[in-house]
Amino acid sequence: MRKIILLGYMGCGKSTIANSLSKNIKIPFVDLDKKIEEKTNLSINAIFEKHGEIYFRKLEHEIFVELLHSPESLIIGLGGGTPCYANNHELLKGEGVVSIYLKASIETLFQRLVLNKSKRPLIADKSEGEMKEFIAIHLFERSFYYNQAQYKVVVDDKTIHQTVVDIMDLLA
Ligand SMILES: Nc1ncnc2c1ncn2[C@@H]1O[C@H](COP(=O)(O)OP(=O)(O)OP(=O)(O)O)[C@@H](O)[C@H]1O
Ligand SMILES: O=C(O)C1=C[C@@H](O)[C@@H](O)[C@H](O)C1
Ligand SMILES: [Mg+2]
Repeated sequence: MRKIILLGYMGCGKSTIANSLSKNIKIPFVDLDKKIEEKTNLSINAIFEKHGEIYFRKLEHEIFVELLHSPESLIIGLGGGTPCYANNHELLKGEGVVSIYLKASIETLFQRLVLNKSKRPLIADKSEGEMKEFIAIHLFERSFYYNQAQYKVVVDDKTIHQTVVDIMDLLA
């Protein structure tokens, strides 16, 4: 069964786009961050605080693999860091997998994240001034992993609908 994976930096729109794509193509959407929260009964913030990032990354890998092995077709929205840990980037090219990098510019990411950073432990304590530089460096470090996706869709200056249509064209 097909697994459609959306990946990219925090705030690129994985959850938003995946929700809309799911309604259009009638394939259920599972958000990896949400799945982790449900399984642990803890928020992502609480997992980082209580157990630390390494524990989170192990759990993230295990639950990602579990979703890939599930018998049904799924749209899977990854966490922003998922492709960059364990061997997760190698799983983006498996059989029955379509992986799509939602590529957003530093400016787009900054504009979106500055409005809503409290639920994202990696940036929650950054000031506006620090955030742009952090995003620029972090995105550069992560680009190698994001570019392992089979397809890339640029999301800057596009409506949710336009991005969803671009993805449906790729899947056709
Ligand atoms: N054209 C657009 N496409 C997608 N999201 C948009 C767009 N315009 C604004 N947004 C907003 O960008 C914000 C970030 O989107 P979203 O939470 O889906 O990102 P994410 O990639 O799932 O982030 P995270 O990795 O932190 O879960 C949301 O508030 C969403 O409403
Ligand atoms: O970019 C990241 O490393 C993260 C992004 C979020 O989706 C969460 O998975 C968590 O906050 C870590
Ligand atoms: Mg999300």
